[in-house]
Amino acid sequence: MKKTLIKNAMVVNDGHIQQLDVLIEGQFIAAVGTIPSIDGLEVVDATGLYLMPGVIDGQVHFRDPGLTHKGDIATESRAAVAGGTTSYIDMPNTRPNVLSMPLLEEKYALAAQKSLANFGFFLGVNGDNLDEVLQTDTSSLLAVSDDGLYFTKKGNLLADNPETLEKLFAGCPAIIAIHSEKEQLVEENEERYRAQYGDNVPIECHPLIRSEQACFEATERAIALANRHSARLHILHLTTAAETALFRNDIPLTKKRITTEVSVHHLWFNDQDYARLGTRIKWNPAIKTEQDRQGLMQALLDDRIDFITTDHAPHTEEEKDQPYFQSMSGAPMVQHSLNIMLEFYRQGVISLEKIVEKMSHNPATFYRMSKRGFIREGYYADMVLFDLNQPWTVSKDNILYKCGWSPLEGTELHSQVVSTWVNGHLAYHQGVFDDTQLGLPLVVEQAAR
Ligand SMILES: NC(=O)N[C@@H](CC(=O)O)C(=O)O
Repeated sequence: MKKTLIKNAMVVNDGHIQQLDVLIEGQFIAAVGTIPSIDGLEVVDATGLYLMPGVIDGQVHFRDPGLTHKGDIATESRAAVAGGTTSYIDMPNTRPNVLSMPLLEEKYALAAQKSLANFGFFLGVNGDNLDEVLQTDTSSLLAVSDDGLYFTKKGNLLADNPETLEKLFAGCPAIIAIHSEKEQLVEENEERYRAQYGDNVPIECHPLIRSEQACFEATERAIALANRHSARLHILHLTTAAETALFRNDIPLTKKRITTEVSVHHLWFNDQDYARLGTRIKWNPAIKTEQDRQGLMQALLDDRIDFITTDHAPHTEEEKDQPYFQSMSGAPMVQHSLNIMLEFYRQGVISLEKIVEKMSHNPATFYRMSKRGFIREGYYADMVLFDLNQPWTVSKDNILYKCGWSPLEGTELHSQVVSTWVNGHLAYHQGVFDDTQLGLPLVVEQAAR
């Protein structure tokens, strides 16, 4: 069995930063502490570098199958690993939408053939498959991506119907993960701005169309439903300061029934950036005001927001560079998420310990991933070694996404991922990939609520 000893790393884990050695044996962490180097060990000198558990991204769109002109599991998982992400959960709005167990299983089979990182998948729910989902033994889903469900206004995934919602919340033992925007309000706003501007609605109207009110009312309604039925609710990618007041920080994550996350771009951009970046930063829900951005960061720091995701949503440049209504919503982010959070660390906004809690520990805890998310003996050796002082600029020649662009092009970043281990395998080291060993399906610890 291959053994690797990482020596003298500043290990960021479990709320501490300590200089330690980590021994990897096969897929797992065999020891953490002061470990002498002996013959037969491959030694990595990590002096001056930081080591953390791999990032777990709870929300990505890798577009596979069916939309692979935008990205696929092989390309996007490589970009993820290069950025320090070792596990991800992918959304069901691929083609066909993942609305049944056989389709979910097909996606797992696909990822087993081509994913460099560990993988899990959400099952989609809408009015049509609701009865089937409610009859499904959700514990059988848990060997994969926990029992997450997803519903949004996209394609045929819309479950924004009072009867469907009532039935879903009453009967679903799984985590109900929601893209929370009130579609009716969005449509009314669209009509209002269309009446004013015709087809040339400026991108600056996006956060007024996909408004604070549309987000707040949808989230408030979902929380009321969850409370009424004692359901488990997770609000995906929160975007407004107002909504943060709806979440609690006085109970531990393991006891929370109502949780939320924030996506990196909503912490990084604000509505002033539309003038510079136009529809390249058109996301749903929309990038909102500086006050919202700051409110989200504050809620992340004080634990009303539980973890960080990317909602990595690649589209081609051609699909993005269209007038407001035609431009597709979403943008790629998975290669840059850790680096962006490390920029906030440099600015003194967040500690390294908190970044690790929100990007590695909490997603693992929340989705009950077995033996992942921490640097601990017996856990999978999913780890990232990074340098806090290695500046670089995001540009076309270092972007790994299949779509070949990023809203961060031209941005100077100061930290860099040096090495990424996935299940003990050095999948990425200083720009070079080794895909001789692929990622594993994420296994969930226990099925019960
Ligand atoms: N977040 C986005 O703006 N886009 C997502 C879909 C979605 O969640 O709306 C996508 O798949 O492109």
